[in-house]
Amino acid sequence: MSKNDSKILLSWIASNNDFDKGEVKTSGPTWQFHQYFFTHDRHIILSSKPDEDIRLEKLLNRLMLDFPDRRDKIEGRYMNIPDNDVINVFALKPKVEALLLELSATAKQIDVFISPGTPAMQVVWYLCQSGLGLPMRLLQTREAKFTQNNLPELIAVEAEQSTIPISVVVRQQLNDSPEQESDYLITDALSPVYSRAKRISETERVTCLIQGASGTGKEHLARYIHQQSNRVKRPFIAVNCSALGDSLLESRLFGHEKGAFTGAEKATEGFFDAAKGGTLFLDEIGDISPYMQQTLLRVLQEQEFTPVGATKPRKADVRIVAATHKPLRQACQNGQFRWDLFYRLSVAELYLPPLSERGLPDKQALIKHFVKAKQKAFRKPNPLKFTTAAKKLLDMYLFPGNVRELENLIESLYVFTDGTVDVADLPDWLQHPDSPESSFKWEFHEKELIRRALQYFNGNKSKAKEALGYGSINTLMDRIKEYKI
Ligand SMILES: Nc1ncnc2c1ncn2[C@@H]1O[C@H](COP(=O)(O)OP(=O)(O)OP(=O)(O)O)[C@@H](O)[C@H]1O
Repeated sequence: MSKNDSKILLSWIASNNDFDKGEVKTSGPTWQFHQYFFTHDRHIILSSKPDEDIRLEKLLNRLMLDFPDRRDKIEGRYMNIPDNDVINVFALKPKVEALLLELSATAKQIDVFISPGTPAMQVVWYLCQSGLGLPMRLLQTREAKFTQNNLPELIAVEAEQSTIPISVVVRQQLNDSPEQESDYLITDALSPVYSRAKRISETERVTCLIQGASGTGKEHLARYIHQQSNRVKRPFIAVNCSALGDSLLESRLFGHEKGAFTGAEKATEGFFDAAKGGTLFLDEIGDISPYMQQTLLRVLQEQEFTPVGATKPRKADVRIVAATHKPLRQACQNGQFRWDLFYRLSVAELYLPPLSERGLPDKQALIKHFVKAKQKAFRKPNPLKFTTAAKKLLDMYLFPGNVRELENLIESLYVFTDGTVDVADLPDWLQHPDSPESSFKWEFHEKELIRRALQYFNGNKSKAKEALGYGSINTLMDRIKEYKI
């Protein structure tokens, strides 16, 4: 059987229902699925833990013991989702999407057994099925006691099928719900960036490259450009290039003809067509392969693209806004990214600084903004309040995950507090400056300084060593290794 023919089964471990007093239950959903319905080439059982989930290991062992012919087919996958997030659709979705996209590169069919897992996990399966446009089936089982023949039954759940991609990996701004001006908080530190963006938006079709660390608001800024431009009535489509392999990315961007490859049962339009007249946001552009770099360069030069399997090119009418968290110039210098594509993309360049460089008033303004925005979103009668001690910790914290981390924090405080936030309500790493992840620790700052010095000197270690004041290059090398920079 070729890799492309594989039929994959995915499911979360049912931490309670698959076990009884810590031992695997043969009446649990996962064991039962194997007993009655498993016809797959591979079963990936997901655990939300970062690693060493003893329950997952026990379940895998038991399944391999009871169904020995499936030993090579059953595997576990650790998804590393913080405990608070297993009930958070927004936190779960990107991780599940990335997994599905990874698997879709080789799988012909992805079946998801949706019964095990939290309600949020089930919602995410639905959203992914309707949003990603992958060959996915959602399966549920009906227990034997509820069926006519006293045997468990398999039911395929039909979630609403939509041709409009709505996922985080591929998002479309619907024209009837345009973003509000108030969604964009333009703080003092961001003001120069946003005024440049406004000028770019007023210039028809100029290509733009946004650089900045993860969570600094690159996509947000791209939407702003779209929103301010005269393309606003047309779609904004965002594609995460790093989540897709070459062939999938190519067929998603340019579309494909019927029969262009195995499984291409009908002609499908790509994002260049779907975003016609609008804006295409290519996120993580620094991660695309040399082949895709060359293909994209041709499209930008000729303003035309050819769907996979087609002979005639089509006119491209999109504004491209690309983004990356990688220093792209350095990637060009190292030969990993083409200079010619870099210059085509960076006709206008924008840089979003990390939160730690934006100053305290900016951070405070963002906190205020999200407190208000999330109060509205969660329909809370009152805005969050912070005790003086909690406020002080927030002021000191550097938010290495940038605006996204700050926004997620405010969201979770609305969910997990009753409206007043004290020190004890803040995450551990904020409360305990000694925890390994804490930005209060010297190591955190040292790592950040090394990272910036290397970036500034384009990776030149001896210049970075001088600037950082290390006695020898070996000290710098040791730190780089220790901090996994
Ligand atoms: N100026 C801003 N005003 C309001 N919200 C913002 C602003 N900047 C960023 N955000 C919010 O912060 C979150 C992260 O922003 P965004 O997804 O644009 O970051 P990013 O740099 O594209 O991240 P990544 O590189 O990880 O994809 C989003 O929810 C976004 O709405």
